[in-house]
Amino acid sequence: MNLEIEKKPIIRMFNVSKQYGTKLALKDITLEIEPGEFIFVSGASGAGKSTLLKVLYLAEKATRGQIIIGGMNLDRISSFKLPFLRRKFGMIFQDFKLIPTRTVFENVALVLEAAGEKPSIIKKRVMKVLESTGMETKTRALPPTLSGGEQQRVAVARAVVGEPEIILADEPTGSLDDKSAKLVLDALMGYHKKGATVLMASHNIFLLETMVRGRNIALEQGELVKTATML
Ligand SMILES: Nc1ncnc2c1ncn2[C@@H]1O[C@H](COP(=O)(O)OP(=O)(O)OP(=O)(O)O)[C@@H](O)[C@H]1O
Repeated sequence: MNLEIEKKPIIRMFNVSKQYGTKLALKDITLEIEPGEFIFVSGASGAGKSTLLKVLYLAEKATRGQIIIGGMNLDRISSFKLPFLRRKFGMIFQDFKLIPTRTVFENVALVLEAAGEKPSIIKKRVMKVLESTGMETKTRALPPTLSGGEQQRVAVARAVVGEPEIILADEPTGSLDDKSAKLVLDALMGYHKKGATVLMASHNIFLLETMVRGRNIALEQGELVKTATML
C-alpha cells in the first residue's frame, strides 16, 4: 500500500498573460506551486513581479489563461465566493499600508473583527502574533510613530493573524535597511515554517539568497525565464 499522500498544487497558472492597454506585463506564465513552498519572485523593475501577485488575489484580472487556487478557478469565481478566495491570502506591501490613525493593536485586530471573531479571541490572537513579530511592547503606538522596520513587522502580524494559507509579499523589505529587513524576513519565515505558502517579490536577490530556502522564479519583461531551487 502506498501511504504517501499526494500533494496537490495550491496555485496553478496555465498560460497566463496580463495586458494593461498595449503593455504586455505577463506573458504566457505556466506555473505550479505546492502547499508550503517559499517562492521568491525576482526580476528587474517592470518585469511583472507585482502583476504576478495581483492576478493571484484578483486585484487584477488575467487577460488570458487560467488560474486555479485551492481548487477555485479565478475565471469563474462568483462574488459570493470572492471573500473565500481573499481569506486564503495575507498581503504585505513595500509601503506597509497600515491605517495611520489606528493603533498597532487595532490595525492587526481589524482582520479578525471583519471575520466576526469574539473580542476575547481577538485579543489573544493579536497579542500572540505581535509577540511573534517582536512588536508586543508597541500595541498602543500609532504607525507613524514607528520606524519603517517596525511598521513592516506590524504589517506581517496583520498578514498572518487570520492564519491564511498563502502570504503574498510585494517588495516587503524594499524600503528597509539590512538589519530591519532581516527582522521582517525572520518574522515572515517564522510563519512560513508553520506551513504557509509564501510568494515574495523582490529585486534584491542578494539579501534573500543568504536567508531563504525555496524556489526562485525569475521574470524578465513579463516572461518566466528561470525557476530554480535555492539551497
Ligand atoms: N495599472 C497599470 N497600467 C498600465 N501599465 C501597468 C500597470 N501596472 C503595471 N503596469 C506596467 O506593467 C509592467 C509590469 O509592472 P509590475 O508593477 O508588475 O512590475 P514589477 O516587476 O513589480 O516592477 P517594480 O519592481 O518596479 O515594482 C510595467 O511595465 C508597468 O509599467
